[in-house]
Amino acid sequence: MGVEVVIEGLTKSFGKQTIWRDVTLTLPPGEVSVMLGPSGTGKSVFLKSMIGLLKPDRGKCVINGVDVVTCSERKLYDVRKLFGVLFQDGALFGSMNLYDNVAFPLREHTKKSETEIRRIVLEKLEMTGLSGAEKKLPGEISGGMRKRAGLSRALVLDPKIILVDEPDSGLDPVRTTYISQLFLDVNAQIDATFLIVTHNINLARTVPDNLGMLFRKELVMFGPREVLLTSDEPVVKQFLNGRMDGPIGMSEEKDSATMAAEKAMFEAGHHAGGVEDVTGIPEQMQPTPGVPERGGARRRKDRVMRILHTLPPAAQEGIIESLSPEERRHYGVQTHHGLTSQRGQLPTEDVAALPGSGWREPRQATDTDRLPPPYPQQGRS
Ligand SMILES: Nc1ncnc2c1ncn2[C@@H]1O[C@H](COP(=O)(O)OP(=O)(O)OP(=O)(O)O)[C@@H](O)[C@H]1O
Repeated sequence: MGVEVVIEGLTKSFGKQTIWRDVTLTLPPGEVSVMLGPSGTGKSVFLKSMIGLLKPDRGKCVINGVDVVTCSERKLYDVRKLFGVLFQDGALFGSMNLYDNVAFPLREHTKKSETEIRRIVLEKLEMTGLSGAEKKLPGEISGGMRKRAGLSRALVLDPKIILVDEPDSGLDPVRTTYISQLFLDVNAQIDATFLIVTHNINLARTVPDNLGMLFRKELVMFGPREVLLTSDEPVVKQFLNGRMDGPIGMSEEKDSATMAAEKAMFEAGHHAGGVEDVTGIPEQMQPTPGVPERGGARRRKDRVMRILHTLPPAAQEGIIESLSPEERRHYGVQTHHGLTSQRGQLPTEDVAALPGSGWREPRQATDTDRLPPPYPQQGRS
């Protein structure tokens, strides 16, 4: 199973420039989380801080009992082995073919034989739909294939936490959905904790279990996806809808005078961008049929039902509506139409009375589990 990441009061500046302050959140083990935020709000800095490539000024980032902010270099080296990182362009070595690129961490960090390395590399290339492309150079393949090769490489050391920086950069919307599907399939197979940083609203709305947003040097919110997707925060609504109308400006947040001037302009009829009102909670993407059930999604359901009464009413309603009739019986809740108009939490009788157990553990992935390749094996994407 993936590991939990507990972040408390994390603060990072470069000289006098504060990037973000007092960021507190927990990435639950094996769940998929997405961090949104306008450009320049420090999402990449956040990822780099988690793996100790950048040193936060204060706060904690605790992984398996080790605080990466204050631990020794030796401990940091050990903790880093838990991570697989997928950078924007795959960060492949241009002069090495895909096979050698993917084999690289195994040759650098393990004493495995070339036979064993071959088995692992071919397995990871197959997982990401790249079987047959071993001899290609990064310059000979498309951006989508490079990302998948980067993901193969991130997987070879059996990571427990996978960090992904803007997986959609340079990809068309369809290929972005394919790579999103791949993340969910990989998550189902290895149960690693995922944190994906992106601007892509489709991905943010349909892929993760948890959603967060950085803005104004702070974490605006982080929690079950239903909370952000039903939020009335102006910055969240503006971001989800991709409009000019709101607190996010051209290169930074707007001051109140600019806000007022622009508001008047939009009220006078100027198009604020965006073609439709993006609202509500779309259904979450699932692993490809034939891929094991996601352990993280099942645990998340139990976890969210435990904290249901602490969530805003619209999020509670969305969560309950997403449950199957069997799950509603299991958690002892009923649909409760009209909840959005209520203030405060659900009536206590509607909140889960959680039985201690009863859910079957999802089957663990085995060597015999084979992903139906979501990609043409050698096609360009
Ligand atoms: N090593 C560094 N030294 C000084 N400033 C830095 C450094 N790395 C990042 N920054 C600054 O930190 C801020 C946040 O950068 P970051 O790349 O994390 O933003 P981001 O949210 O990932 O943006 P984008 O969505 O455009 O990729 C920027 O102002 C950037 O210039």
